[in-house]
Amino acid sequence: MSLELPVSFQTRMQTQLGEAYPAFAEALAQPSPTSVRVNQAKMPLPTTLLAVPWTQTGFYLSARPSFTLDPMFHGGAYYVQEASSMFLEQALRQSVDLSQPLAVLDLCGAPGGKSTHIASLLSEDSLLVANEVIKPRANILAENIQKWGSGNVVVTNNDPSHIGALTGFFDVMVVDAPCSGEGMFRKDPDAMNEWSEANVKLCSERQRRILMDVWEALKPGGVLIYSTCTYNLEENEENLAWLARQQDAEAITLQLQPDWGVTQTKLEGMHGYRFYPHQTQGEGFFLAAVGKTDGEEARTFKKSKRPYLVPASKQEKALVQDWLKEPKSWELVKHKEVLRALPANWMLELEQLYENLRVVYGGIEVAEVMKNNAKPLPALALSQHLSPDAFPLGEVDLATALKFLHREDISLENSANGWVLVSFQGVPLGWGKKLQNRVNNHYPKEWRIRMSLDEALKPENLANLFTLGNQ
Ligand SMILES: C[S@@+](CC[C@H](N)C(=O)[O-])C[C@H]1O[C@@H](n2cnc3c(N)ncnc32)[C@H](O)[C@@H]1O
Repeated sequence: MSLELPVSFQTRMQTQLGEAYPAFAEALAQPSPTSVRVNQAKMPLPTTLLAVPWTQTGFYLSARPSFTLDPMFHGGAYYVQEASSMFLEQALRQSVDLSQPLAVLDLCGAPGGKSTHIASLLSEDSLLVANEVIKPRANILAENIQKWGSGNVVVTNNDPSHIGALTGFFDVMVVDAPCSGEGMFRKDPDAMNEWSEANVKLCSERQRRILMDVWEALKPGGVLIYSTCTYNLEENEENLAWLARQQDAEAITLQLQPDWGVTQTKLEGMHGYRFYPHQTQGEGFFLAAVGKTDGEEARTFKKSKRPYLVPASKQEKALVQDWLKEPKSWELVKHKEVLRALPANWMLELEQLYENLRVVYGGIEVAEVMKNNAKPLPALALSQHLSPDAFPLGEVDLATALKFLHREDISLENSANGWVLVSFQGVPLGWGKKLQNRVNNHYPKEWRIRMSLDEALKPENLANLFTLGNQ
């Protein structure tokens, strides 16, 4: 497959890459590699797959399977993510002390590749705010966060300017900016149709505005990680040089292994790291880490007189007290009928976030409480913090797991009446409620597999379906 690259894009890349241009153009004619990042809280690392070298949990697949037909995917046991983007791990490991409790913002979060990665790298006593400005995309981000199952994440739906008002709030900010997408041409040829010189300029200006909007929210001494999936200088190095001229920002250097094939760049003292498809197995990507050397400190947060977050009553807490692994790490709050567990060590900050931002999802939605009765919610089934002793596990085979995810009725032979955690290869998928000889399917309608399963469930096809658990 050879791509019809826009002529002025070709000219730009020839100037940028010189002699290496033919190799670059040749790489763009090759298929895009497929890679996944494993959620170690839910499954062990595969033993037979080639590892993505700049992360501890990324793996290449030799072909692109149907992920929709792998229950492990729906259970949040892994995320399908382009390999170059996983370099974020190096930037975080090398520029911040991840063993400390950190407040981290992922500003442009949807659909959640970087947010779920960050969530896995942070300590349990850290807090991640995963934001997305476009509402439907923020909902997808919230779904992926729930499936990943970390409890210390809040999903917000705000414009960067709203977030900038949280002066000095964050230790780390990740800005994976909306860009002209040149690095995605091979994976998503539609990105090419939208490409123009004018769009590059527009993207670059928007990125500068975004950086300015949120800069105040970074603590002095904090780290900003900026990334794009595009090649041009205007959206990458030139934006960082511009930032350093406007603000107290200094370059952070990352150590690279020579065999990674990453290209280091420098402009006006700022460092950048580039991924080209002829040098790395992945799509085009750019990343830079920047330290904030001066600025306003955070306000100290005081308890509001009329808190936004309302603690659950003693009786309500008692209903769910054994459901989480470490109940003392969580503060149970109630909004309408929903009991939510929020990380107890961040309650003052969370109060600020809930008051000032549009929070789409936060912590762990544990249960819906009605008339002294608690119904466990989908996010609890998928949470890494669900106590393994709280509910019986209803382990099912591949065909039954797919039917369950399709929201069909299933049967569970050996379980007692009541709530059952339907699981596949030990990975919980959702709730069933067993009543005599039938099981009510409580898998959320919005998350269900929508495609017909008729073909997939034929025995000859079923045997060949991909599941990461078998790799
Ligand atoms: C490159 S994508 C983010 C991908 C995501 N970080 C991941 O790893 O899955 C950029 C995101 O920025 C959002 N966006 C678009 N315009 C924006 C703006 N003006 N300010 C902030 N974010 C914006 C897009 O909706 C999109 O979700």
